[in-house]
Amino acid sequence: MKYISTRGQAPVLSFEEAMLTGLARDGGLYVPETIPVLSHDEIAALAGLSYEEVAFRIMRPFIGETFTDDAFREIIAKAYDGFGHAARAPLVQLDSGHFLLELFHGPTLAFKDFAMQLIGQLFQAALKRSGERVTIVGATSGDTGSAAIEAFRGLDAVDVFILYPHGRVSEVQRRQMTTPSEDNVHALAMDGHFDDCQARVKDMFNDFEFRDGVRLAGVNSINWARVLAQVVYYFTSAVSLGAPGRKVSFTVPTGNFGDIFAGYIAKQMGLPIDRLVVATNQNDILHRCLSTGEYRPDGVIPSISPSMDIQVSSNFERALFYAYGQDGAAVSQLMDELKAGGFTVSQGALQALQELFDSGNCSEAETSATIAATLKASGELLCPHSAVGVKVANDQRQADVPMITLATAHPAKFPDAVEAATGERPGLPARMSDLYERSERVTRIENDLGAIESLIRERIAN
Ligand SMILES: Cc1ncc(COP(=O)(O)O)c(C=O)c1O
Ligand SMILES: N[C@@H](CCOP(=O)(O)O)C(=O)O
Repeated sequence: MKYISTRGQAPVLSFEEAMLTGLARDGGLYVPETIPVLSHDEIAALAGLSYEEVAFRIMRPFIGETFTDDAFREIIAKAYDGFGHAARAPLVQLDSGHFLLELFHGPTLAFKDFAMQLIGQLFQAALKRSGERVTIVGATSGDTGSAAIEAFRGLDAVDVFILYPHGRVSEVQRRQMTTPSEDNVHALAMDGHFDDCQARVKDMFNDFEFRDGVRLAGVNSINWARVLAQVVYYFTSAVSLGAPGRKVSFTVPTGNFGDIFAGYIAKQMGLPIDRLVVATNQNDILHRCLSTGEYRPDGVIPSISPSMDIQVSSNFERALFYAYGQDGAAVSQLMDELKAGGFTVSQGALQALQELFDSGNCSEAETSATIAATLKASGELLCPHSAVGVKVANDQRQADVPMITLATAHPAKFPDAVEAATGERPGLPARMSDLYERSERVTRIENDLGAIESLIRERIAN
């Protein structure tokens, strides 16, 4: 399996190379040259298998010769061993025809653990073999950073630097990033929004002298391996509701478009997904773009679902690549226009996107009301991001097709918003109940590429 860039000008890479490379050298994102398709019988055969075995069967065609089957099975087993639920991604019923896919039973209580725990193991195995050392940089609105620090803390061959927007992540998210004491992990609180953090990460990748000098790698969903690992739970959940014999729809709380793009890949692989619904909070650029074709970031407004406070949605580039018939030059042109303020999707590409994705948005008041109403109706306590999904799913459900909404984080990561909505303050699981007592280690940094690069160079030299 080979990987190509969405902008068409970067070297074609193997799975291992694409995983360790992160952003393509032309600024694009890697995607598989072809998407393998599973037969009806192969999908049917997934019923009743463990999460780990489904993960092996779904991801195996994408990894090429990178690992032997036995080594890959061992990596998957280690990745999901620390999850707090035997099913890994359990499905609970909210009401007739509406199901919640709980993706928050991993070590840091968000869906990011599904991919990050896996790529932690994949990086370790690949780097052990090559004897190389890499510097991982990541941008986070709260969950990617904590999952990355958890997955890579203490590993020999990596240093990890996570940029998060100062004052704009929840206390639990911040503490998950700042309390690990291992020397190889570094939490950097930067001035600005998540989009600024993500822009500086991309700047570092586009500064080739720095990139090659520190052997830069990325663990945001710009990394194809992140998206791949998230394809698996679309299969486990759909099959448990009767796929491939029955169609299902998904609603996905969306920010950087990685999670819903994994759903797109599942559909291309043959999973009978009827509708893929993009659910946004008040930062609804994706909903507006999918409705009108106009993509013009106009500033982030902080919300009670802060992990989705994103206006420059990285993986939308991958969706555009397919909507434009894999035309790298067209995508490159759009990304240049984005730098200058925004772009308009062509009629043909918009039609292609609208055939694949539905969308909706959710206001702050609707988010709170959905948390309260869902608790009352079903006993399920939602985090504000999952509530955005449930609200949009309720707007868009169709009677004859089951709807699965992705519950992307544990409510205890956002206790203030949940308490304000319900009067109930969700507690952390016992294994992290001392999180509020642990001492923190964080570096404040300005939104300045030179300052960030100097700090990274200095830290890895010591
Ligand atoms: C809790 C939570 N829900 C939803 C999202 C959106 O996921 P994505 O960025 O893959 O669209 C994020 C992060 O972006 C998140 O942290
Ligand atoms: N919500 C994310 C934003 C980064 O998304 P990623 O999937 O591209 O890493 C976060 O929690 O950091």
